[in-house]
Amino acid sequence: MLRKIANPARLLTFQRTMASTASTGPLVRTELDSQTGYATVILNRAPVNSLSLEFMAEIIKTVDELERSKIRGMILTSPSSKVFCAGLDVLEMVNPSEDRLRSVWRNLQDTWAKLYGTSFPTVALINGHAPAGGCLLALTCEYRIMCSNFSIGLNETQLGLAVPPWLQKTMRNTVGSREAEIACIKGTMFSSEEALKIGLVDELAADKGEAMHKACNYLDTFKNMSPYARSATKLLLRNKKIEDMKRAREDDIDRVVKNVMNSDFQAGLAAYLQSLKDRKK
Ligand SMILES: CC/C=C\CC/C=C/CC(=O)SCCNC(=O)CCNC(=O)[C@H](O)C(C)(C)COP(=O)(O)OP(=O)(O)OC[C@H]1O[C@@H](n2cnc3c(N)ncnc32)[C@H](O)[C@@H]1OP(=O)(O)O
Repeated sequence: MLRKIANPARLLTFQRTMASTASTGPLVRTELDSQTGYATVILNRAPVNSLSLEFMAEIIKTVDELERSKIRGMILTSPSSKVFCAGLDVLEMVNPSEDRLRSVWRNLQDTWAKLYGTSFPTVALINGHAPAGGCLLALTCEYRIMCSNFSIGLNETQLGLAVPPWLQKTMRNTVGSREAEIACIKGTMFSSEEALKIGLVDELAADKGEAMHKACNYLDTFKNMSPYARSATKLLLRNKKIEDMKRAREDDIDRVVKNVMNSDFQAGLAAYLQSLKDRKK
């Protein structure tokens, strides 16, 4: 259920009222600028916006609502000063029940498909680190603006996970075959500057304010264009990839279940979690 709060200023705030797990407040917040028609979608699962089953379901619902609201553009960002999105919630992969794991993966596929196939223009405002699923969210957007001094990449192989074909393709479309192949296999994390150099992001910004300005500039380029022609062209470019993913989705889920339920993977994951904790010491 979406709640619309009318502000005296031009900013209308839409808030989803729903139970949140780790965050205070809604898991996804949307602010709509009534003058431009641009919606800022704020991922709000503290501390690092890791993608749990329920969080992904909220992202999917939010995009559905934005499609119905006929917005003119979306900016995807985070309230954190350090993390855009830390990827899949690794706890979803620690000795999971098979049913839950299947649902998690299905929601990850749907999150990708929903964001990738929006009729409206989309910008990722990457104001923090974006490993793995965080990079996936950024890759679904048409345009990426990243603040300096963070890292982004598909580091799944470093965790013992294979990068699924649909995500490999998205990476290939963004940075080209050669860069994508090496980056996916190695699980490379790129600095903001390196990401700009290979085309993984389109622009850098010194801070979130500058990034927001640049995001609006990108969306403004479509101000005088027919929304129909724009979105029809986008969907002609992207729909086949979405259909390909959907056709092969059960095989993809079977592969992930086999990967994650494997005892070697579980041992590696335990070591990875320990290394995250040790970094803090
Ligand atoms: C087959 C799959 C292929 C592709 C499909 C896409 C799916 C991909 C799978 C994934 O996404 S796996 C997840 C990969 N993510 C990571 O490897 C990120 C790990 N995290 C970090 O590197 C860092 O936490 C950070 C750079 C994101 C942020 O650093 P910092 O600001 O210093 O925060 P902390 O490290 O102290 O983290 C705070 C808190 O959050 C926990 N946490 C971090 N990441 C995750 C996560 N992905 N899932 C769940 N929880 C996470 C971390 O352990 C800390 O918890 P404490 O209880 O110790 O406070």
